[in-house]
Amino acid sequence: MKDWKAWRKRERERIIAERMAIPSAQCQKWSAAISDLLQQGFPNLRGKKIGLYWPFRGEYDPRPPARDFMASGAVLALPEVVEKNKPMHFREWWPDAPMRVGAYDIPVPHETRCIQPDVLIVPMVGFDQKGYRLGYGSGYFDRTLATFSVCPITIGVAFEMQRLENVHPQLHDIAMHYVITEMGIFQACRELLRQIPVELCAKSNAVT
Ligand SMILES: Nc1nc2c(c(=O)[nH]1)N(C=O)[C@@H](CNc1ccc(C(=O)N[C@@H](CCC(=O)O)C(=O)O)cc1)CN2
Ligand SMILES: Nc1ncnc2c1ncn2[C@@H]1O[C@H](COP(=O)(O)OP(=O)(O)OP(=O)(O)O)[C@@H](O)[C@H]1O
Repeated sequence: MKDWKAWRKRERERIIAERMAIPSAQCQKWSAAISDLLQQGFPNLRGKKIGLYWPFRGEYDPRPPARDFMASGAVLALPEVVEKNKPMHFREWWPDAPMRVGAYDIPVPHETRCIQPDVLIVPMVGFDQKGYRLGYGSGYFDRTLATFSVCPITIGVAFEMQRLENVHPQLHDIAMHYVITEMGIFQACRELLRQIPVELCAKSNAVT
């Protein structure tokens, strides 16, 4: 049998290197498309507690649309790795929040309150046709999701170049509800990602 762990490691390294080499004009164009889709397809995010992330290693930057959601009433939070191989905390964040350098040199809010998000904008290294995610290989997101009393809506964000046929998920891996790329919004439906029109997505994620 193939060593899927070694395969995931190789794919992770390949995708991160390729993502970091995307020319900045290209990256800006794709990122603007993802931000538009997030804002148009998920009007209900304006009233939610949203978990996002501080981008690194060439990840899509979710902070610009998140700031707009915040301006319309959303509460934002960033993940904090508190201990190696343990669930993360989400700490409230706003653009001028006090920050410190956290694990892996990623900035995290300094002693702001911990919240449980109702929606997570999830960074991905890769994703597959069923909506499963390849992360940095430490299982932080899966571990954290497993501790939440109510499963948040998960919106994975990535560029099309991060798409894989099959990430060969492990038993603990949790599939994303939605994936957004520069090409559109995809919803996991009966174990398959299907593209849905932005208007339809907005209808099922309308403000109630
Ligand atoms: N921007 C952003 N913030 C995030 C995440 C993320 O994916 N993106 N995380 C999402 O979980 C958490 C950080 N997760 C990370 C997990 C591992 C490594 C890392 O560098 N790992 C080592 C190898 C680890 C191993 O294989 O044991 C490496 O790549 O050298 C970095 C971040 C919290 N914050
Ligand atoms: N819910 C969980 N409980 C216990 N261990 C877990 C859980 N989720 C993941 N792990 C462990 O974490 C390790 C890495 O998992 P995986 O390869 O799925 O990481 P990843 O999703 O790519 O990374 P990350 O979420 O950090 O970005 C595995 O060894 C796995 O056993």
